Amino acid sequence: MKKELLKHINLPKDLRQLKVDDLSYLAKELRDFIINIVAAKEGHLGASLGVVELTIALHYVFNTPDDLLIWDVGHQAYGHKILTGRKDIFETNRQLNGISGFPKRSESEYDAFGVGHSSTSISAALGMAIASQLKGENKHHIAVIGDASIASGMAFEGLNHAGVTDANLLVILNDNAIGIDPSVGALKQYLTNVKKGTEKQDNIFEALNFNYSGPIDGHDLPVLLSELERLKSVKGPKFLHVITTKGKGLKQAEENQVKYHAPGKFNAETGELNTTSSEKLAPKYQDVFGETIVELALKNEKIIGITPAMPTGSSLKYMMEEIPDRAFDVGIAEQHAVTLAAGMATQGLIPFCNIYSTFLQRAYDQVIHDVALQKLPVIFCLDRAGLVGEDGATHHGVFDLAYLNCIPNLVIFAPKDAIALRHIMYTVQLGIDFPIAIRYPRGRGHLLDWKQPFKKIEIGKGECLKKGNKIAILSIGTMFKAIEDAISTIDQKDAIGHYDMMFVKPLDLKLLHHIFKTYKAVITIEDGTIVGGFGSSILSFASTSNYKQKVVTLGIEDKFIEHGKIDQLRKLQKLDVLSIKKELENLLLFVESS
Ligand SMILES: Cc1ncc(C[n+]2csc(CCOP(=O)(O)OP(=O)(O)O)c2C)c(N)n1
Ligand SMILES: CC(=O)[C@@H](O)[C@H](O)COP(=O)(O)O
Ligand SMILES: [Mg+2]
Repeated sequence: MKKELLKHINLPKDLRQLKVDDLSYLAKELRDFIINIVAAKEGHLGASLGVVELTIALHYVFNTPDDLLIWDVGHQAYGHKILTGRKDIFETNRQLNGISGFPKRSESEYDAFGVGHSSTSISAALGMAIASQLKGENKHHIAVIGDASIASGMAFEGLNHAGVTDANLLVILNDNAIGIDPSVGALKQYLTNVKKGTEKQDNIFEALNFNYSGPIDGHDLPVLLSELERLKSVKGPKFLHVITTKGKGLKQAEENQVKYHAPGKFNAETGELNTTSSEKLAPKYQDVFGETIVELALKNEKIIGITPAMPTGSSLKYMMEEIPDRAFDVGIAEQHAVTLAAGMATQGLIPFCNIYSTFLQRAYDQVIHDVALQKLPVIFCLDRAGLVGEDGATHHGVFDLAYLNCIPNLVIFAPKDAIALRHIMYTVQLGIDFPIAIRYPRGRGHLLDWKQPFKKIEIGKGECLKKGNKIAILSIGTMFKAIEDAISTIDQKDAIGHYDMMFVKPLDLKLLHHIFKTYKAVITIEDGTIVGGFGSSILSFASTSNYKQKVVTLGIEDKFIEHGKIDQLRKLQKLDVLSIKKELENLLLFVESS
């Protein structure tokens, strides 16, 4: 029966006017609303579909925004956004100048905490609960966290602290037994046993002093409502275990939960994915990594693959399928992944630790203390380096060059294309006595014919791609393509030289001296922050070597970059072909007039 309830709901106060019996109709409408918009505009799907009833129940029972509701990661918060004033602009989700795909404090008073990286919700909610206590406020503080996110170290740290407080904190475990890929680890097994009723040990969460209840069916609105209502009057830290189905309500999303985590465009009526064109495309860098590691590992038994919870995203799944005993998904545990790799390296193994650039931020101390300080030959494959697009500020991999640049012993390499990625992977597994970070972007390169025979790359050596006589462009990584295209559109092509420095660290000093002795101006281009990145190393080189040329540094400006298509964001950052062309033309005028 069609009731058109959602139409009349702008804020939770409107929702609270509904009769309990109407909430299941609202759930259906909310699900359809999410499906219709994500089908056309893309975004995260399965997680939000799974918490439709929970979202309605939470806003119905609790007095948001005075009661503080925190969604862990936040990719499941589409229903929350729609019910909290953003229904009419939800179609701008994740688009340039549109709303963010994640809860964000500056976007709404209902977004109690900004999220995107996982496992922060318990600590943040506890912080708020303690603050409320100190201020004498009587509020509820609710953290909704998934089964994959709760297995992360940070979540345990929050639980461990909360359990010795009397803070008014409710942790809701949204247990659907899957992250992006199926959840892993002993905690996953424990939760499965709890659900089956076969867990005989003490309840872990009770042992941590939480008032535990559940597991309950997270799609049963009356059960959810009465349990949340009951918990409102229970004092101290509480833990509610809720069982849901990721993708609930869309057949394909329930059946293929990995694909429908963020499925791209699909048919809202049938649920079928839009068919991709039959045109042969250059491979994704992820697949170059995934296929190459399998190829190398089949010959070199020391090679290990490690991913913290991103086997599909990183394509390490290929190695997990082919060589399962040497490829590990350790769950959302970036810190552990790095130190696990360090431990393996001490024993002569060759760990390829594949982590998204943005998520390695979590394991910074492990990179310094456990790897670099001990000069252990861990190979970091930093996926999603540079601008990632619609995930936005929480996910851009733009800080890595800056945060890695200052770490002694660490070599930093950025392949300009798929062939270079393949060659560096081959080179490092031959044996190195230092750690290395290999950073490459999200998505496809431009080479169809990338499976070239392996070649060894000389560590610390850059390459001249094109000679010139006035301006030298120094680039790093895949930015080279836009530069090549920009040069091809310029009248004075002969004036421009182009160098792929390949290594941000160590810099090829011989090549740099040659460049600074040959050219009148130098321009550096990178898809990372200008502050502290590759360009700043070149500026420092020029200054310490007493070169007086003008050095222009292009890269990501000193601010958080929001969401949008990668092309749009590159344009805004003046890293697109046209902007580079203009920059070169301006610099040519400057050089000629000076
Ligand atoms: C620190 C960090 N590592 C990895 C990710 C990538 N990531 C986003 S969602 C997700 C899975 C979350 O699973 P779960 O907590 O079970 O939530 P569900 O999607 O099942 O609702 C992962 C690994 C992240 N956001 N943050
Ligand atoms: C919510 C989250 O952190 C992930 O789902 C992320 O959006 C994955 O990004 P990719 O699509 O680049 O793998
Ligand atoms: Mg889950």
